[in-house]
Amino acid sequence: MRPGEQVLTAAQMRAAEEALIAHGVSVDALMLRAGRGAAEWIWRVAAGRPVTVLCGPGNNGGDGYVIAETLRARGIEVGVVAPIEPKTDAARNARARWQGRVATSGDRIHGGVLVDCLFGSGLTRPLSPEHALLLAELAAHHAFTVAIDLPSGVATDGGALLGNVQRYDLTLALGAWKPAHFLMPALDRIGETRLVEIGVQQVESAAAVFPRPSFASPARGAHKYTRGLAGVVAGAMPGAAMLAATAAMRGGAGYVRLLSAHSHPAAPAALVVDDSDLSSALGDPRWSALLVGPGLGRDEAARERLGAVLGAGTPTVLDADALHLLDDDLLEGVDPSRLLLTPHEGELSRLCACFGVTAEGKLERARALAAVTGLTVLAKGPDTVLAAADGRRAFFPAAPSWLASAGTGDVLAGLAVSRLATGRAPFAAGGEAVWLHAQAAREAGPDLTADDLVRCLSSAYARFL
Ligand SMILES: NC(=O)C1=CN([C@@H]2O[C@H](COP(=O)(O)OP(=O)(O)OC[C@H]3O[C@@H](n4cnc5c(N)ncnc54)[C@H](O)[C@@H]3O)[C@@H](O)[C@H]2O)[C@@H](O)CC1
Ligand SMILES: [K+]
Repeated sequence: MRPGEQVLTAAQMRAAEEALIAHGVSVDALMLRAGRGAAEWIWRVAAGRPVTVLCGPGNNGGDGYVIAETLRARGIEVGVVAPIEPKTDAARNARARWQGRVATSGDRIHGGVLVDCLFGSGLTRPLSPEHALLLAELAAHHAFTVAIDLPSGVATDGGALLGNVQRYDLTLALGAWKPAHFLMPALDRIGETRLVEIGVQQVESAAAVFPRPSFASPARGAHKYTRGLAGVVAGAMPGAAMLAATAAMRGGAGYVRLLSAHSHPAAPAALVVDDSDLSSALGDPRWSALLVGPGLGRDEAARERLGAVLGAGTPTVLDADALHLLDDDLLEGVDPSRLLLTPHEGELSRLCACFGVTAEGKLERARALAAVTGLTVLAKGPDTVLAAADGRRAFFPAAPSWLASAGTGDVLAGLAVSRLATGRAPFAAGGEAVWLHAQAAREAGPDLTADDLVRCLSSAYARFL
């Protein structure tokens, strides 16, 4: 993992800062790096407009004084508002280097760009009503708002909002990404994001942004089985499995079969529909991966089909109805390291209740569920997170919100089984599926349907070659 890909909690960020200090870098030097790096971006977006910097008492405020002085020295008209005096040595030193005046209230202050340096990763409680009002009024009187590290009022580790937090145009993460840059509801407030590097080293067992995948064309001597045979197991409602299967055909696997007792007159010619008895179909030793859940149903017959799939010993994606049926009994004797679960919020809650996970917050729940069960968990949604039993956790760049549409989850599950069939491990398969899915959504454009997504998978795939 490159240092720029790691996602650090507030405590990990403090430890990383201390490690740098132990190597001889002073806090003041770090603050200069952070503030000057942030000022570069602000200088660009300000494009000559006046800038107001709101400074708090901690080192986030300290960054603000550095930003203010850097921009002033470059000829920008800068005003500083500081409702509280600096409380750390580094912030006091930064304030002493600021050559302009400091206002204590925001009265009659208007400008082009507001830079929020009130609180960063040191926020421990909701903003006082006075601070919240000051921030809201300043934001209303500026055309463009920038949050330094995090919008003031956002909880660094879980992405919760400690009070009213307005929407920013840009958030500049300092030193490393934080979980709040990827998790709802904070994700809905931070606007565009950029990372300002300050030389933070790799932190052991840190979460990461799942790296952009890089696919290869099939080997010259490849044939359909060496590329992977993926099976999509249908159930009561055939449409969802069919959608997943058509997506799986475009996700890298060489051969996709739909195991379904229904007739599928609209199936593409290249999709083999196998209506034989499920246990005999599953007896084929060539299966590379299976998907079960979309349209499966939740009755006893569905449970039997799920049991048969789990008993096949093949790498498997479990989605939708399979996630409502899954329990300890079904997992008895099954190697969980082969399984990838793709729950949405409701399914994640159901699984946590079933397996005794009491953690709070999406990341922590996914992590705990994976740790307790040994399964790989892809908790999908506007803030998708991926967690493996060995503790790996990954976040993803924000995907288009147009994905909030029926059937897009089936497409994701189809992509995941396809990646799994190519030989990828569950964690890698899940992460690559999320990237493909988001790229296809970008190509499909606004107001997309799940069928549009499938149509765009080929061009999306090409972006990763
Ligand atoms: N950790 C690092 O490596 C670096 C951190 N930097 C900056 O330092 C920030 C973290 O600095 P701090 O830990 O000083 O934290 P903050 O600047 O977020 O502020 C913490 C201070 O505010 C108080 N406080 C917390 N919540 C409050 C509330 N609701 N109302 C009033 N006071 C409140 C705390 O008691 C503490 O005094 C980062 O967000 C980043 O901007 C950068 O300067 C560069 C390097
Ligand atoms: K801030």
